[in-house]
Amino acid sequence: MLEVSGLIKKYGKQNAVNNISFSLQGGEVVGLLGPNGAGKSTTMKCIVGLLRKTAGEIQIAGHDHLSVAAKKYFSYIPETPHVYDLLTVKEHMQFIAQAYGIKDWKDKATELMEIYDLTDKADKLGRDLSKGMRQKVSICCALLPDPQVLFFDEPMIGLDPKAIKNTKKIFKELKDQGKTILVSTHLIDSVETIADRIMIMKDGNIIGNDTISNLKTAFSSAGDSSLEDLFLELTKDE
Ligand SMILES: Nc1ncnc2c1ncn2[C@@H]1O[C@H](COP(=O)(O)OP(=O)(O)OP(=O)(O)O)[C@@H](O)[C@H]1O
Repeated sequence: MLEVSGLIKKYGKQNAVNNISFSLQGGEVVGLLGPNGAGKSTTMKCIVGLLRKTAGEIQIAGHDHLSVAAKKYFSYIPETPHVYDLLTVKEHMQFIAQAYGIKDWKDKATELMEIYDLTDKADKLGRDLSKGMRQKVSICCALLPDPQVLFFDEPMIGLDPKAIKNTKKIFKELKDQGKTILVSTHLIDSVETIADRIMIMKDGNIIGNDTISNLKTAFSSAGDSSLEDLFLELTKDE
């Protein structure tokens, strides 16, 4: 469903992403972990076409990632939510529905707004929303078109505990529906139970890419270490 080969992204002379290749099969949930500055957001932004890649090829469902055909397959939840100042929460949902040509979107929009406690904010303008509310609107807009592939960049940042719980529940539901998900996060426990695979980035490179149990077998000296211990071990500076 996603094929990334030889992806390089330079900012000036600095390589933020260093010739990485990986793929996601349909229905796979992959957690993207890495310390600050590892290159996770840059990788995601290159995949969704928000940043111009320096080199490499990216295909989504067999289409070049920049094509309209590819864009029909995925939603992206950015690290920093962008909402329109002069659209209300409800109008954001309407806008997405019209942009994606979704019929019968109102019930789903109502359900999503209820899950994320936005029902009483439905008529609030984007500019008057708190950071957490913006993040919730961003998640609702991403889920409304029912995409096959979801790219979540730090989706829990700024959410309250109830919204974090709901997002974890939604991850589980999306996985059960067979969606393909790449989720970058520092909250390791939020992906530990649902991820089929973990990719660990450091300094623009992928330094681990396997199931949690295989990573533990390959890299852990103590057999009963947690994913968090493993992450800290793998990403520590020499
Ligand atoms: N717009 C930019 N201009 C120059 N350098 C950048 C820019 N954005 C990111 N970088 C650099 O690219 C590298 C990767 O950054 P990136 O934001 O992808 O990391 P990250 O893994 O998402 O980090 P975090 O966990 O802190 O969000 C870092 O060294 C960062 O300083």
